[in-house]
Amino acid sequence: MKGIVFIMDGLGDRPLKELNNQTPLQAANTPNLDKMAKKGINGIMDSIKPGIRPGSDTAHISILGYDPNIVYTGRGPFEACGVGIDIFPGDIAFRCNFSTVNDEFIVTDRRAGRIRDNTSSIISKLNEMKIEEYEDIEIVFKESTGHRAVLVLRGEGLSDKVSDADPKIEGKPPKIVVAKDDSAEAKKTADLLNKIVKKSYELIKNHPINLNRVEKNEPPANIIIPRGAGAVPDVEPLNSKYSLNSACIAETGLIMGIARFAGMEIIEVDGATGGVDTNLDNIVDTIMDNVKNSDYDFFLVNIDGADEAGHDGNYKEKLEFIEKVDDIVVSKLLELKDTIIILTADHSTPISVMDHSADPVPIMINGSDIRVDGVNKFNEIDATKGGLLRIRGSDVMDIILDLMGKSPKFGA
Ligand SMILES: O=C(O)[C@H](O)COP(=O)(O)O
Ligand SMILES: [Mg+2]
Repeated sequence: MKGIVFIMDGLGDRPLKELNNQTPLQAANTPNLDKMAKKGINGIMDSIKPGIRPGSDTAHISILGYDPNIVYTGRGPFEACGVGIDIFPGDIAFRCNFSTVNDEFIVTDRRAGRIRDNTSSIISKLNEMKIEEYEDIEIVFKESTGHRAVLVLRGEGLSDKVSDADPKIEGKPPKIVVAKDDSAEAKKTADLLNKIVKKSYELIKNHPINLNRVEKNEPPANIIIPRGAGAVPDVEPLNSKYSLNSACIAETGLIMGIARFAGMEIIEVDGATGGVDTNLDNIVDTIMDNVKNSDYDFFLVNIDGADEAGHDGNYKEKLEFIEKVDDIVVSKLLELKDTIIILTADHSTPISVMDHSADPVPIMINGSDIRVDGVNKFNEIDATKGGLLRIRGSDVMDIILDLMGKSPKFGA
């Protein structure tokens, strides 16, 4: 028996007036998701606990059975690991955005128009960066999916106890980074980071890729804005924790990084953009091929498009993306035999909030020998009537392992 935890990132939502007071998932035409709900057991899930607004990072850590309060040191190292940078003790890693600032140094687009192409050539320029007072510190940038990038600082006397430069909204300048404790290390790291943000603008504002973007009326990726400082986390390998042979099929560096830290194999997919334009055919072919033909017995799958549409406040894109996933991906998942599938989200990204909320997400389980309940539609509202009731992310691994016949008996 194989197992799949399939996460539609940011899927959960709230009722919208534009959709007759339905959520995008309710309003979408999803015959395959509904078929799965009808054949399965349904419920709602708080990926951490009720009322806690999770990041995708802490939510996935929790769903994989780790306590984010212990394992999570910050988003940076997971993003870095996901783009293939090894993080060592002493290193401090950050998630960065390619953003756009105007001549007054005000952020006019936190995602530089969701830039997709040529960020590696901007990164090459950034990697020439030297900061005079800190020449002993190695500064490493690497691009990730879309507008996302990573910064790693390597050298003596650094700390992850520093605040974010990301103002989180447009119309403000990048935030001045401050030390979160009194240590000389935190003060040094904050000062260095402030200099890196300024220097990034000097280095890349006139990069040919950006001059070209300006010419085409696209927001230039003319600054790097870091957030989510973190030192190397200590993660027990998932395979030894649960006696599994596990793999991850994901689109974004963050999820791949969490999986890599958990010792999972990463299976990359051509054409996976992390957006609503992603190549769903390639994603589902990769899932089907590996579930049927590989030795992996457990898969974490993450597709990110619904979350991006949620952050952009675009209900049409979210609804259409859900319908595409239903048609291209879920239709095929229904064909799988001898496989337990848990399909859910890591958190809600309501259109009206344009960020994550603590609203619980729908969750359903499919496979043979499931106690089918009376729910026959997959959405946030119908799911509340299902047999799973309300669970937490930290319950997911225990439930799937049990249904896969892999759960050790507690007691004699
Ligand atoms: O898409 C992501 O990486 C995050 O979930 C949202 O981050 P952003 O607001 O920086 O795009
Ligand atoms: Mg997410």
